[in-house]
Amino acid sequence: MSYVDGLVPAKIAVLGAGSWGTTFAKILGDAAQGTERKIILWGRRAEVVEQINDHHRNPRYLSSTELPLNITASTDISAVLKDAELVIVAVPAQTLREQLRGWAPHLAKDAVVVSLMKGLELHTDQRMSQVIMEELGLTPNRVVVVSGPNLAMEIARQEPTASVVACADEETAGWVAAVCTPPYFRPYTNADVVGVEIGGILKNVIALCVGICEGRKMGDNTKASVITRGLAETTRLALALGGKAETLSGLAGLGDLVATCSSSLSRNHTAGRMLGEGLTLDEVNNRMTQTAEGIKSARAVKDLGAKVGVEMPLTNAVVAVLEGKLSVDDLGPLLLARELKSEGD
Ligand SMILES: NC(=O)C1=CN([C@@H]2O[C@H](COP(=O)(O)OP(=O)(O)OC[C@H]3O[C@@H](n4cnc5c(N)ncnc54)[C@H](O)[C@@H]3O)[C@@H](O)[C@H]2O)C=CC1
Ligand SMILES: O=C(CO)COP(=O)(O)O
Repeated sequence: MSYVDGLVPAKIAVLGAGSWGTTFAKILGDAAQGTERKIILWGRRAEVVEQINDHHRNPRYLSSTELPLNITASTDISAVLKDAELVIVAVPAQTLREQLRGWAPHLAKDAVVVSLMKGLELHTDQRMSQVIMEELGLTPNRVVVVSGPNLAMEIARQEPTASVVACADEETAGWVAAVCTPPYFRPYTNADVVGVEIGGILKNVIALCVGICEGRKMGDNTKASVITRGLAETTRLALALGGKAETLSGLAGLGDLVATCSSSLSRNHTAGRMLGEGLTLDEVNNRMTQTAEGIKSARAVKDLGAKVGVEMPLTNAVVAVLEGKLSVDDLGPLLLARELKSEGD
């Protein structure tokens, strides 16, 4: 396998030509300057693929970004996956399983698969790396997760950003990190896949909550309280699932939580704000042109917390709002209305 002998992949496939898939392809393309390495993006829409091939742009998702010339695109999954030793996946979490079933027969033998996704599957409560392993029959040393404070638009503008590349096998993590290091993007490796994924999933739910508070015109004390207690909730769940506390105080935990909860570029934060301003969930969904994973994942997070016996008060409150069982006016008083206890519990 090439990742064992240290060779870099000659061809990298990126599946999903949305906001993050396209930006990550740019990261890979910029990092491959001066090499023969090729990056190929798979997209569903012929017009997006055409724009990338003919004009090196994806105006639907990244209107002002010029993509490197070593990126091409195709709607043909078998051509995209042929001989690709590294496969990066960036599609909406709830659609992943079905898409993997169609992709599986085309996957190159020994390919390493990387998840960029920050969602939890409804009904199974599985993380994306678990769905990938199950559907593709891969062992943990061939499944990698990239997560961190990574708002696509800022990275597309080449603003300095750090991230985490997580894999049970540190050698594989290092192999992946080595191909995504343009000057503006700095990946750190980590063996704690659970902690890294849970950090990315939960920050979307907490950002919905912060957005709702903002939409109700609550100020910075409330936001800081929700972010901090949100991190405690995230850490409790990660620990119960075998993750490490240090991971949650790093880039994929605190880092991503702060970025998402403070940025108007965040789709989850924006969706929360619209709910707080009084829009219904249907109205919010109709206005969203990109994926806000927290809207669907929140329910799966609540179920997972209940399954492993972890208290998830903020997640439960967000789910109650999303399911129409709690009004946004009643969310504020409920957020901290619990039995008094020590901060460390
Ligand atoms: N955009 C960002 O800043 C970041 C996004 N992520 C994560 O990356 C994942 C993908 O997000 P984005 O690229 O931002 O979303 P997006 O909404 O910009 O793009 C989603 C892509 O998936 C395709 N798609 C949508 N519905 C589909 C379906 N039913 N079947 C097949 N393909 C479908 C779309 O055509 C599009 O190419 C999410 O899990 C998100 O949490 C992670 C870090 C940063
Ligand atoms: O994951 C992200 C930043 O790290 C993007 O956040 P949103 O999906 O809320 O836009």
